[in-house]
Formats: sequence, structure tokens, C-alpha cells
Amino acid sequence: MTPGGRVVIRTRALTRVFRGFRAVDAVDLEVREGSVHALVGPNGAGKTTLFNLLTGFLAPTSGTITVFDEDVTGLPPERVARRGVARSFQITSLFDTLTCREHVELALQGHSRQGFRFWRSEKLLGRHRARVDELLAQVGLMSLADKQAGLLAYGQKRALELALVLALDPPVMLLDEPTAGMGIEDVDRTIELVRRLASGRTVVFVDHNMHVVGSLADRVTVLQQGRILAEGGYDEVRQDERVITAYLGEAEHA
Ligand SMILES: Nc1ncnc2c1ncn2[C@@H]1O[C@H](COP(=O)(O)OP(=O)(O)OP(=O)(O)O)[C@@H](O)[C@H]1O
Repeated sequence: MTPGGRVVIRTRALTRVFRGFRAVDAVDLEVREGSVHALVGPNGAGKTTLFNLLTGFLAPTSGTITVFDEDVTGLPPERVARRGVARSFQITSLFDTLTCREHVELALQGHSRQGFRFWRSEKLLGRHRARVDELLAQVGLMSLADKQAGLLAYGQKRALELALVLALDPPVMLLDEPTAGMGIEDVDRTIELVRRLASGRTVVFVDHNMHVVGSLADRVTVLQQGRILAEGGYDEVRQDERVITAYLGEAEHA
């Protein structure tokens, strides 16, 4: 689908300064409804900082962020999430001794505002069962539903993270390096998975793997030194001289 929809996330002159250093510098970003939008750029370009700003994990030094035309600048993550923007959990937030099923139960309960007062009754746990099964099946973990997260392979843990963000059923899903550290098979499986999950949603993701970006993104924003260097379709930005130079520069310094 070529997204021509309304703007879901808009930033204006978004800036974050760390002790005088402008990690994100006057960024005007527009993410369109229904798009899969990649944020790329060399190391230190400001991708993670921008991602954290968009999800409320960091407050901007200046500039604004709107979600569906509502100002969310400076709101904490849970309030940004309530406006429909949810990010993927990190593996570090998985509990080794809880099973896949229990993780998804927790995410669903948190979302349905029962808070995390979990394990209150069997009845409560059972209530989400059908939805839990559906989510686990969606990410290919149904056969591992009762396995403890600590015993999962790396790619399976990343799939569980996706199930947790899906449990929130967010219209806008932000994925932080969904294929980081994966072998080629897991990468290809994750591409397929994200493609399916993106249907009917807007997805913003950060990834270093250009195969992933080229396979998934219908819009790419290239950052360099906190600023937008180029923006467009994958083929367009890939051939952009400034982008090539930025990446070559990185390779030379590697
Ligand atoms: N909390 C912080 N305090 C000080 N400087 C920071 C902080 N967070 C990020 N920076 C600096 O801001 C710049 C951008 O960092 P950021 O992590 O956003 O880049 P990135 O594009 O995500 O890089 P990478 O691809 O390596 O993850 C870097 O120079 C980094 O050192």
C-alpha cells in the first residue's frame, strides 16, 4: 500500500540536547497513517534518542510532537501509549521464569487497566485466554506457550516482545531494532511477521539492517548528526549521494 493518509505523528523542530550536545536537532518528521516508516542512519545519528522522544521516554529540550493532531510533547510514556503509540518491549524486560503465556496475560491485563495486580484469580487469568492464544499464534509461539521466557532462543524472545506490544493493540507501533542480533533465518521470519502485523497499523522502526529496511519500509528517514539528511522511498534514499557519503564515512571510521 502507498500511504497517502493523514499524518499520525508530526514533530516540529524537535530537539534534544545532552550537556550542550544536540543529539536530535530541529527534526521535522511526518509519519503517515498506514505507512511502515524506517529511521536509519550511521551510529550516533540520533535514532534511539528520536525514538525515545516519540514514545515519551525522553522529554525534548525544545520543539513539539503531535499524535493524531494532539500535542503530546513532554507527556510520560504511559500517556503517549494511551494516545495509541506503543513501543516494543526490550528483552531485558522479560522475566526469565514466566512463560510466554504469562507474559502476554500480564500485557493484556495492564492494558485493560486492571493494572499489574496479577494472579488475583484463576477466573481473571482465564478471561484473556482466547486472546492470548491468538497473539501467541500470530507471532508463531503457540507451541511454546508454556515455556519459560528464559529458556527461549533469541529470535523467540524477540517474537515474544512483538506479542507484548501487539497485546496493546496500538494503532501506531514503534519497533526498536526488531532484528538486532538475529541470524539470517530469524531476520527473514521477523520481516514476514512485521509485515503481517503492520497491516491496518502504522509502524515506525529503527534498524541497521538495510535488507530489513528495503523489505519493509515504504518511507525512510535518514538521520545524521541529529538532523534529517534525506527522506523518501528506499530506492530513492539509497541512491542519494549524501546518504552514500554518510555511510561510507561510517565505514571508514569503523
Ligand atoms: N543520555 C545521554 N547522555 C549524553 N549523550 C547521549 C545520551 N544519549 C545519547 N547521547 C548521544 O547522542 C548521540 C545520538 O545517540 P543515539 O543513541 O540517539 O544514536 P543512534 O543513531 O541511535 O546510534 P546507534 O545506531 O549507535 O544506536 C550520540 O552521540 C550519543 O552519544
